[in-house]
Amino acid sequence: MTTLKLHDVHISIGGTPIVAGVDLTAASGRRVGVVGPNGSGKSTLLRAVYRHLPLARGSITVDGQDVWRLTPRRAAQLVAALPQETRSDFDVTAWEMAAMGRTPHKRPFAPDTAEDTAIVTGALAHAGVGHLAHRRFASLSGGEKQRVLLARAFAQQAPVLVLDEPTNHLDVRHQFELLDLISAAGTTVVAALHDLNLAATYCDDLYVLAEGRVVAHGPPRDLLTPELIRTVFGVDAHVTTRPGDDTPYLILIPRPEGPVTRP
Ligand SMILES: Nc1ncnc2c1ncn2[C@@H]1O[C@H](COP(=O)(O)OP(=O)(O)OP(=O)(O)O)[C@@H](O)[C@H]1O
Repeated sequence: MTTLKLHDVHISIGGTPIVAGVDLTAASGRRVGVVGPNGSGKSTLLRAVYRHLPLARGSITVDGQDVWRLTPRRAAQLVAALPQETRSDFDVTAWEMAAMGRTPHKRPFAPDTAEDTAIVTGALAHAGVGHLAHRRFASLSGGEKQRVLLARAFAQQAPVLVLDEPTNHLDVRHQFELLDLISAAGTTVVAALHDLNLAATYCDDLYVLAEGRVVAHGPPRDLLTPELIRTVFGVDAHVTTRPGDDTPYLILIPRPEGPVTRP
């Protein structure tokens, strides 16, 4: 089992600090959600975890191994990602896209082994898109693409999974299905999520980002208070529980003063 730790992470883009001093721990097998308003730095933080953006300061470790000091291949054996946007202009099939998940386990240009083929086929089936294996990736719907990319992440067989808005493009049933699949995989997960109710249902711990800093963290039950929602998101909230269990459920209410830019 595998623990992901971010320590004092600072990230700048074009000289502008975007993330400042973030500490975050995703203990073995825990599902950690990163929530916060638009532009608070969620994607930027996650990109550093899967090595798409370098750190200005701090460290990101997987079981004590600094992912930025490993070879890209070794780092990709430890951390798989479902990014928010993926180039879809490559002329590849869904199967070939998912098979890219095997790259860190192979020598450059080595052909797929029977084991690779079985893993990729299994990952596509597991993500519910086995029937799309021969379709051009670029021709798939947003939700179908998302699930093929999840299959790619599964095929990578990394113990840490980073998900940036994984439920984007998905209908309500597939939102639950995708998060159920990820939960069942038992990997250590860090996920940026906009939907606070999905975050409350699927995450063991939440980190709230605002202006590139962690302003609160803890289990959803302790963290998601009306005060926090009002302060961080500028929205009123009534906090209740899901029928049948004690998972917090938020009813979000527009502020009485309405939008600030009303004509
Ligand atoms: N390549 C870039 N160049 C300049 N600024 C950037 C770049 N990428 C991100 N930013 C800025 O960094 C800040 C954080 O962006 P980021 O995408 O990490 O936020 P987020 O919390 O994921 O937002 P959202 O909820 O809208 O997806 C924003 O102000 C954004 O404009």
